Amino acid sequence: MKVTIIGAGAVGATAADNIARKEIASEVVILDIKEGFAEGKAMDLAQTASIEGFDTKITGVTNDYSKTAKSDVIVVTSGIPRKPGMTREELIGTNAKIVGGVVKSALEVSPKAVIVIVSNPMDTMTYLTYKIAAEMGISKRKVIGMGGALDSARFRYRLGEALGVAQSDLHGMVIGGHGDTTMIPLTRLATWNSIPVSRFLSAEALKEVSDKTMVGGATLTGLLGTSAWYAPGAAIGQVVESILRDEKKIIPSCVYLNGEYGQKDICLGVPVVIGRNGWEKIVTLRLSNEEKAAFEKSADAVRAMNAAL
Ligand SMILES: NC(=O)C1=CN([C@@H]2O[C@H](COP(=O)(O)OP(=O)(O)OC[C@H]3O[C@@H](n4cnc5c(N)ncnc54)[C@H](O)[C@@H]3O)[C@@H](O)[C@H]2O)C=CC1
Ligand SMILES: O=C([O-])CC(=O)C(=O)O
Repeated sequence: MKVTIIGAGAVGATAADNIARKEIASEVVILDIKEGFAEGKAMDLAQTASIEGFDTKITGVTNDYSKTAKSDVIVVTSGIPRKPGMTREELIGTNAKIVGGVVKSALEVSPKAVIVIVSNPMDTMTYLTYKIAAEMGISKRKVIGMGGALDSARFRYRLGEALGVAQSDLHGMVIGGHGDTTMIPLTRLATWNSIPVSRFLSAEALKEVSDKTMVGGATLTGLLGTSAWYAPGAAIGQVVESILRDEKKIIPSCVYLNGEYGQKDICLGVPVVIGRNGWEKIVTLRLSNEEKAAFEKSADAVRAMNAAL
């Protein structure tokens, strides 16, 4: 199985590291526009193979899409990250041009690939990719925006912190947009080994968990001076693994909605079953009135951003 990662920066290289270490793919190609950069990252990563004990082949290329041909999965991380004080939405001008170009070039040589969009503002970049893919006759099920996997991991981190228990014993999902104000952490449905967390945390404590989850990316950007990469890289690995191993995991992801959750002609985060062919099924949750209202508000904000395309 072949995975192409476009963008050899912090997120792209960390994703490549995760995919190679776990041998999720037999081959990883990293592509970047910066001369020699992807080659360097690939060589550095490949030199960990004998220590880490993996056989995944890793190569890097400068803007040569022929080397990415016949990929099973394409991951798009090319584009600029935000700086402290910025929103993800402010990246649209630069990143829409970059993402539009790379998606076309990558899909032309890998028309059967599942494409995972990471570049921000992710919901709008996924919508842009959906449009390009549709023009090329590629199914909407092959276009997946990665945001919910990461936001849900941050939600479980914050729940673990509040409860003082292991994150691995906690489950919870974040749906809606991948923005500081558009995320919807589903505190009502989160569980500690199947028991609703509301049995153990007060409404105030849950609100604090939710608030901290929503600004998870902004908090890290403030601390790091640029946006995060370890958890984003791991979350990409989780999505790619569910595709290539046909795991059919339910992972909240940004997909094209055509009436589901009361929304049309928009890409937004909802729980989906992810397998070998991309997203196979949208899982419909019974949302409370409050959650429904938050989802509508999130959709309105993302739609306004899509209009800027
Ligand atoms: N969806 C999500 O959950 C997350 C999204 N992000 C987003 O991912 C993107 C990448 O972030 P980082 O890796 O930290 O940035 P970075 O600056 O470290 O890496 C970006 C790379 O893209 C390359 N690039 C730019 N234009 C290109 C083109 N036309 N073709 C090929 N490569 C090109 C650059 O040379 C650079 O190496 C940002 O937009 C960031 O906001 C970051 C974390 C999580
Ligand atoms: O915060 C950012 O700009 C990058 C990102 O999407 C995240 O880490 O969630």
